[in-house]
Amino acid sequence: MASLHHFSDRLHAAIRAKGTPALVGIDPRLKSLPAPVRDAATGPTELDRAADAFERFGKGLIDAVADLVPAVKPQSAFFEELGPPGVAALSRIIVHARAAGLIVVLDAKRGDIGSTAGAYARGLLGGAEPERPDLADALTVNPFLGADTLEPFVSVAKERGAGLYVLCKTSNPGSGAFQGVTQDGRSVTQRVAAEIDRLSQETVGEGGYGIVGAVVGATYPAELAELRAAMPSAPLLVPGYGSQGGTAADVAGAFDGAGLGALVNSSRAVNFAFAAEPYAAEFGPTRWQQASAAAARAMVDDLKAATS
Ligand SMILES: O=c1ccn([C@@H]2O[C@H](COP(=O)(O)O)[C@@H](O)[C@H]2O)c(=O)[nH]1
Repeated sequence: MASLHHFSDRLHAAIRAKGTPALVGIDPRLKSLPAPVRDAATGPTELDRAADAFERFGKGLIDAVADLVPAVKPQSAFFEELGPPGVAALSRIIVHARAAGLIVVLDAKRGDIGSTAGAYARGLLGGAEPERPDLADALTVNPFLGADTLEPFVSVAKERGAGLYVLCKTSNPGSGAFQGVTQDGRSVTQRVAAEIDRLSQETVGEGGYGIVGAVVGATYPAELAELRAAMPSAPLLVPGYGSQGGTAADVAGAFDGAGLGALVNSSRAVNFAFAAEPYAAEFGPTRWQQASAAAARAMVDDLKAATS
């Protein structure tokens, strides 16, 4: 049996249980939240009220999709933007998601010199204290400072049974400007991939995948397939499906023969489904959770073609 202390083994058990690699992002923006959520929010200051709205929305979204998908990905930036009340709301959303049995990937894209990286790793994944329910199962990490700066994240993640997703080929239109720079025939992305491959092989679990994975955008399908082959034991986190234009066909190259090895993220298209067709007419802001569930269900169905 796969070890439940090993991130990829846990992740794959969750993917198998739900029958899908669909990952729902939690990316709240105050202006885009359904009016009933904004109206219900309370608090002494504007920031407190915004954080309360984010918390209601995040927990409501989790309740809407928990039976459908194996994992959620809160985007830390939106919570950090609100200061301490936002960060506290994020912690409670993580507790809620984990209590619902979901794997939580915190998208915070941290990275710094080694000694500081250790503090980020312990702060976001946990230190010497017993396991905390307010911390994520996995974290996104920025490798720009060099391979040595990944080590503290890896050692904390190993100890905590957590996972890491290292930025490798990001989904944004300008990702090639730095990541595509080539020296001696190898791009920065390929060099980062080689390091991820090494770290994933070093941390491989019973299911054949390591705890160190890669972020590779759905918006670059050819590179996605090449990078899958270059890092056979690295779990992939694939953003860019949905709102950024990535399709099920684009992400097909992310998976192994068993349909495992990757999570495909969609944030805005699921979060704000109530405000866009085809769901707006049927559901609207008062039934926003049903709209999000319908959008998540459509994503799950759509991805079946990519994984079979
Ligand atoms: O290369 C990357 C890395 C991270 N992201 C993040 O994923 C979501 C995508 O949101 P959508 O609404 O589905 O476009 C968001 O949190 C990004 O910060 C990414 O898009 N690309």
